[in-house]
Amino acid sequence: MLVTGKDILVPARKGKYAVGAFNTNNMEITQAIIHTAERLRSPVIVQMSEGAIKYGGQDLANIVIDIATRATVPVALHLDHGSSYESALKAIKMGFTSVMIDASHHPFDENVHETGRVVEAAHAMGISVEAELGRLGGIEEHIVVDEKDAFLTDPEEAVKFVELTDVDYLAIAIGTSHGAYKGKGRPFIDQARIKKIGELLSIPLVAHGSSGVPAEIVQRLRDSGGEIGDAAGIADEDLTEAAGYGIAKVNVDTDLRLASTVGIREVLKANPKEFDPRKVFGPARDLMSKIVEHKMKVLGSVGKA
Ligand SMILES: O=C(COP(=O)(O)O)N(O)CCCCO
Ligand code: NA
Ligand SMILES: [Zn+2]
Repeated sequence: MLVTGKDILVPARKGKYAVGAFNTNNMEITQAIIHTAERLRSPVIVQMSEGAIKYGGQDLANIVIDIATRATVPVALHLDHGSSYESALKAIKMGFTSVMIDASHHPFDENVHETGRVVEAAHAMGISVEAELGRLGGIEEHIVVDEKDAFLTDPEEAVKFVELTDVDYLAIAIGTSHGAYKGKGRPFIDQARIKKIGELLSIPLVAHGSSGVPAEIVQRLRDSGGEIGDAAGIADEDLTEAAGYGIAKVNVDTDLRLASTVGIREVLKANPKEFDPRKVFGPARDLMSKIVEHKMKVLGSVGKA
């Protein structure tokens, strides 16, 4: 069933587990996410970035909404990294049940103002809201935040931010970053900081940049003709620990991008004569399903629907 992000995340925070928020850009990715959630009896969040909306528009949103509505587990459709009040409202008009307004690159007061506007409008329409405080490293699709400017979230400031905005869930900067290159080896996750923020705030907390970038998938990408540098992601045990401190929503995009690409490359490399799209996209869907399953087990959301 199609529900709001809050309907999924408040129970997750209370139950000390986290729910995967997986980015989609087409039907097969959406099926891998929602069908796996049903098979594992797990709530799940399907999210679309502004780039995904540009790519698939209402057609793609409708595919998600239709599959989510018929699903036997709770599913929310979430706008990832909404960059403006207009973008958030447009997504709600498209049928999204959860929106992020990401004004984290603005000074505190402007972030509060922008977030407060979206919260007021979204709540009037029964839609829940995510905001971000602090800055991730890595590349936030439309923003490049290089290492030295990456600011981790200050716990006291987070309390003030939530009081001033009434936001439903808060993305915090704790050492993660977007993309396949999250740092050499095992990226530093500031568990003490998560614990502190989780003790001060009872609302669900969100971890962006949480793909694991599994070494096996990276190797299979190279073996099937792909090129990727010294890629590294977030360790499973770090996500499991963070879920215990209050992280309730965990964003994953890169792992699905890698899995879909590996699925496609491996088929085309092994079968040069193949040109049936179902034989190309089907294995990609299967490999993405395996990634979604693994993540749900790591986050503890299996059986929680
Ligand atoms: O936090 C994330 C996902 O992060 P990751 O790149 O670790 O999958 N997102 O918000 C997805 C969009 C960012 C570009 O990938
Ligand atoms: Na988001
Ligand atoms: Zn993100």
